[in-house]
Amino acid sequence: MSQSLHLFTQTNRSPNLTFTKHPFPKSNLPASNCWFPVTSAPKSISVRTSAASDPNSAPSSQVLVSSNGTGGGVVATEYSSLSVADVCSIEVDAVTEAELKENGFRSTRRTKIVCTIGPATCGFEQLEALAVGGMNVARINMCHGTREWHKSVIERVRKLNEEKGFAVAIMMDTEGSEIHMGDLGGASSAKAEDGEIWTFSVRAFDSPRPERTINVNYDGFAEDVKVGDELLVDGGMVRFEVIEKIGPDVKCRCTDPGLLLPRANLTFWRDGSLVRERNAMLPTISSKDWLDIDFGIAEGVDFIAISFVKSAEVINHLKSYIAARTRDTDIALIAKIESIDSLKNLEEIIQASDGAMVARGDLGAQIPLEQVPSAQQKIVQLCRQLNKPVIVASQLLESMIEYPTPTRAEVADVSEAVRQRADALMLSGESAMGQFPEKALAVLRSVSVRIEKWWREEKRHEAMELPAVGSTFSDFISEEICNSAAKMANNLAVDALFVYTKNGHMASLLSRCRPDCPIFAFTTTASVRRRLNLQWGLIPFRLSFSDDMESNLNKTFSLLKARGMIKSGDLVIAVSDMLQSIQVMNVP
Ligand SMILES: Nc1ncnc2c1ncn2[C@@H]1O[C@H](COP(=O)(O)OP(=O)(O)O)[C@@H](O)[C@H]1O
Ligand SMILES: C=C(OP(=O)(O)O)C(=O)O
Ligand SMILES: [K+]
Ligand SMILES: [Mg+2]
Repeated sequence: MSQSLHLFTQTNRSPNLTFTKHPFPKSNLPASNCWFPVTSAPKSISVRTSAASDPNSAPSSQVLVSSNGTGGGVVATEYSSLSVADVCSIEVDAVTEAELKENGFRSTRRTKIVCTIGPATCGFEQLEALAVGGMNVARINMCHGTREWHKSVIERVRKLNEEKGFAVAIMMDTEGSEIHMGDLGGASSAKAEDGEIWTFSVRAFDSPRPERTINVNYDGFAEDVKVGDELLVDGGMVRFEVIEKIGPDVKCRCTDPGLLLPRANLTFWRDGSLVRERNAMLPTISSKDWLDIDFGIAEGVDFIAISFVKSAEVINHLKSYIAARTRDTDIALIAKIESIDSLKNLEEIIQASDGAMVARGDLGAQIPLEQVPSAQQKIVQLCRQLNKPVIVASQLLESMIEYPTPTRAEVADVSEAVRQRADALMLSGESAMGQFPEKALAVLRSVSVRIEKWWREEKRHEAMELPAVGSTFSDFISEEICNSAAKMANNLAVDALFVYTKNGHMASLLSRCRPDCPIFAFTTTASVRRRLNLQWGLIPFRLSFSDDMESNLNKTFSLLKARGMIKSGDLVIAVSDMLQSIQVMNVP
């Protein structure tokens, strides 16, 4: 890593600092991209670094400047006691920076991308390629792999963030108490042919697995099913009819042939309806899930996605469990909407959660497929009204698991999710075990950018009512400020909205308005920056700032200008959660 420290001398005394470059004396400054204003060529610089108390922030370093005195040394004095992070850095990744420089504000992608990490993408270089390609959130699915495997993925993503300045968030997805097949004794798949008789059993088998025999993880399976029931693998990819029950074994005839994949989901249907007997009583969070959640807390993941949520109660319960076990870190809970019960209790579940996922894989196995698109639309709209980020997931580019180009239908499906202005799109098998993870990501990226642009050009401002979501008067003020600022931004065609936010709330309120311009969200901690990376239109930066907006703005302008990310004359609207005001200004 190269050490790049740039020293500048103030050449005029306007509040908007203008600096000229100075050769800098030998120093032991840490390797980081530093812009360092001083009034005159300094004689010496040294740095004292101490570890940060918050593991998410950079170690704090004291910059000690000794000026030669000419020019009064005002700025040097002012900054000399600030930390390196304060003076020097604004944290943003190189990809965003290059995108802003090359293509300007308008072309930045607003829709975020979640990539499921699996054997095809778990290496450091592969993860880096995904981050470079625009991955905002890495998802690990606890249905698969060992905790050691997941831990190594988390460590690699962390390393990537630290070394390359990315803010890729980690989402841990629980297994949940779904009924699924066993792991096929190590085989990658098994083919079921039309008319074949297969045995589904709750017995555990010694390996090798007996021919045409599948283990089922749910003990009540043989009791719950009845002769004549239809058994659907992965929501109908393969179908069987139950023909006989013998103790723990259920004999089935294959009626729709296909490939059985390890740990594939199982549902059974009677007279055209999903059977929800005792399996509906299974806990949302299984004993294994609790251990995985403890693992997620210990690893400091940013999001936990809860599979098969049935009610708000389980979310509230988990929230208090997490709150009791973490001090300053906040883990956001994403409710996966993938069961009939979650649709029934949709509003209360979303209200209790920090976000939701339209988990179309299992949802499509629980409700008729033709009902999935309207359910998606409803969930996306409700999330926006309640100001919760929403992810559209599963089979977006399914054919790209095997082929390098998507089908036209898949592109249309992705476009629809972007047009609905979901916060994020998710890749599952495409990135976890497909042959073309980077290509799939590139398709999501290019389709998103194109559809967003089309939407702006067509000025498709839908008149969506955004109801008040807060509970205090101060919340209402924040909401009004954000709604007005977003509207002003559209009417005045400003280049960017700036938001200074400590916990991210004001940033999410602006994102909810889906304005035409990108939203630069400045936040003081790396963890909030990562969390904001899931939300529509937000470009999160980590920056230390104060309660003095004037100084925050000047500092931001100099830092962003110095890196070529904004230029004089750009029109900006700024809001903050410290000072309830809207400021409109041209970058000096
Ligand atoms: N950690 C992992 N280890 C091995 N395979 C994985 C892992 N994560 C995902 N996969 C593979 O990618 C596929 C798609 O991932 P995902 O959609 O998350 O799971 P599922 O298909 O079980 O819902 C899985 O079926 C599995 O084959
Ligand atoms: C995202 C989903 O959940 P999982 O991949 O964990 O089954 C889904 O069912 O669509
Ligand atoms: K899962
Ligand atoms: Mg699922």
